[in-house]
Amino acid sequence: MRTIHSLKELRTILRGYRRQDKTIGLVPTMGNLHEGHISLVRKAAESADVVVTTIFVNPMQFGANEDLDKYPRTLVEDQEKLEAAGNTLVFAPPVEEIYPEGLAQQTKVIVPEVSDGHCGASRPGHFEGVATVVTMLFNMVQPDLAVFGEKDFQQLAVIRKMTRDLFMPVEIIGAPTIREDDGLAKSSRNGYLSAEERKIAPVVFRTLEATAEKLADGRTDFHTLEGEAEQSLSAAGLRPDYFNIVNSLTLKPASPDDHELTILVAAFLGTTRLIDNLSVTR
Ligand SMILES: Nc1ncnc2c1ncn2[C@@H]1O[C@H](COP(=O)(O)OP(=O)(O)OP(=O)(O)O)[C@@H](O)[C@H]1O
Ligand SMILES: CC(C)(CO)[C@@H](O)C(=O)[O-]
Ligand code: BAL
Repeated sequence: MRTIHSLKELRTILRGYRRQDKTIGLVPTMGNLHEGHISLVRKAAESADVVVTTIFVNPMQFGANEDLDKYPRTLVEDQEKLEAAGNTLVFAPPVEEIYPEGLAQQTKVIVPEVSDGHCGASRPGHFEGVATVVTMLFNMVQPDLAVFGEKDFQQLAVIRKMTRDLFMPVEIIGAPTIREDDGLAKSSRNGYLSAEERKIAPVVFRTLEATAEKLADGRTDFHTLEGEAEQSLSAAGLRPDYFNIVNSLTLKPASPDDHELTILVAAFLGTTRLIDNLSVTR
């Protein structure tokens, strides 16, 4: 497995693979890899000859008061995990390689509607930053397929729409959320939690499960369910950002005759913002 940092090198190596008719799978990440990321690499390797994992903490998707500076950067450990998972190539560019003219000068990609609520409402400009950098990575790597986690449910919906609307020739594959034994979704940001907070954190998934059960029983009083769930989160010591029951495809508020529902949650535990989701078919 090779790790490279320049676009020039990336293009040269990928040209070689294409000449050999090898299919290319892309796994975009921000690094500090855990089993969730590794499951994406394995999934990409099932369908592509070559897997390119990118590690780039994208400044454009962070708000001014967010954790860009303290986001964990652990390239050496990440490389070891990727090598063991059968990854082919790691592309870990410095910021200047991706945004040579700076963020203010950068052409951007906006994905309307699906970017608007939930995390898009709480993190203005976030999905613009995600859509822009993912477009750039698609253009740099020109993959046949790209794998994204369902843990970031809205992000996956944004990328699916963007790919469809802009006729990008990339197959988008979603991969299920990998969890700790107590249900907490694996996330790089879990590393910010204190030991005390880590004990509380699984309540996020337990609240999702409790609400999913009520939805599966046929409940349609969505606002009541959302309110009850927010109360459970608050009672456990979290500060809910949102808890929304939505149509799984549009991400708009659920209506009683929807069959595919998804519960989206974001909540602060201390200063750490946790997100998770759970889908229900009924
Ligand atoms: N627990 C998980 N299971 C499956 N996929 C995951 C999981 N966590 C992250 N991913 C996916 O890995 C890719 C890279 O995500 P990212 O590097 O932001 O990881 P993260 O752990 O979610 O970090 P953060 O804490 O910043 O949200 C995304 O497609 C994301 O959905
Ligand atoms: C897709 C992504 C790598 C774009 O920076 C990021 O949003 C992430 O890690 O989910
Ligand atoms: N996993 C999504 C990347 C972010 O929170 O910025």
